[in-house]
Amino acid sequence: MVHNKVTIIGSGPAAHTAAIYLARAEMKPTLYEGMLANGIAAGGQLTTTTDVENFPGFPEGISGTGLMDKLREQSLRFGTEIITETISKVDLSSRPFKLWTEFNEDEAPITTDAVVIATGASAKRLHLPGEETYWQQGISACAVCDGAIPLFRNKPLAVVGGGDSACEEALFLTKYASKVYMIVRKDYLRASTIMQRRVEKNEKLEVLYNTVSKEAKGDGKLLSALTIENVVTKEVKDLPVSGLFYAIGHIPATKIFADQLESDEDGYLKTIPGSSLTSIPGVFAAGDVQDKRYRQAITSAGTGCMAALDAEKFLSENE
Ligand SMILES: Cc1cc2nc3c(=O)[nH]c(=O)nc-3n(C[C@H](O)[C@H](O)[C@H](O)COP(=O)(O)OP(=O)(O)OC[C@H]3O[C@@H](n4cnc5c(N)ncnc54)[C@H](O)[C@@H]3O)c2cc1C
Repeated sequence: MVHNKVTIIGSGPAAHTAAIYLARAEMKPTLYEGMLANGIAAGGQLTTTTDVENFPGFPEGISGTGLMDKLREQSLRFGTEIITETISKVDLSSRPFKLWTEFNEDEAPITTDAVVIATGASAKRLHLPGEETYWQQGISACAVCDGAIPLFRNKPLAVVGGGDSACEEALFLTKYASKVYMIVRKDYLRASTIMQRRVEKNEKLEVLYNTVSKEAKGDGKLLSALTIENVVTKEVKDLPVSGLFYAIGHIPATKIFADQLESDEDGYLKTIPGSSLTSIPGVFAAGDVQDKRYRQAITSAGTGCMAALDAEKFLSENE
């Protein structure tokens, strides 16, 4: 039977930061990085992007995969054991906790004294025709991450969604874009009143109500238009835009913890504010799996550090 002192589940900035701290503290962490867990390669969401320009320490920017390779290397340097398997089942009802890897659910479990959950989240997509071609070539799911890049400067852009985050993203993009269209399916915004007022007041913003996206179009390399349909008039037209930002929510990777750990109405793991402590002592959460507000690599790394320090304290107090 395999027993790990502390197990990290995940492979994004939160998981590797936790691994670096725990390994340096001689806690001998074992990290399960996933085998295309939730359809994303080991390394997490940053493996699906091109350049990362806002992670401190890289004045010239760094590619998403380049950054994740460096974090992985740093985890290994201090002795983290990295296993390229997905954790598919957990039993957190008593200590030691029990974990199973994918395709081995009927075998003896891996046991562990503490767990850091850093399984991340994934942005919801519309899966439009043309989306695969123009993903990261005009289509993005993160305005804060990508809005400032030259591709979008002084160009017309579209944001899909009608909630608070969609309004926030659209307002943010008006700093760079020549014009921002909000594509809203309903005939109203779901956002708070204050957000709606800000949207209405911004001269660069135009809300297209009763509108759905149909197709992403371009020259095969870069996005240049979004086909939209007015669901009331049935009018279909091409909106010339160089950028399309999805702001329709994220799905936290928490399915395997459902009914075992407290989560909010959207499935994000709940942590005690200001800590990484979940509803079960010895189980810690870090990164996007517990954060629906900031969702950045640096905040994930920060909470990964918190989880490592919290886990280390827990282990030393329960030895
Ligand atoms: C296209 C795009 C561009 C972005 N650009 C930027 C940017 O420029 N700057 C920035 O700061 N942020 C950016 N972000 C946001 C950033 O990527 C996330 O905030 C960050 O990656 C979250 O880190 P995380 O550690 O929580 O986990 P994630 O990056 O979400 O990674 C978690 C990973 O763990 C693995 N995993 C999941 N479940 C299991 C399991 N059961 N067993 C084993 N492994 C598992 C999977 O590989 C999963 O992807 C971008 C996001 C996207 C989608």
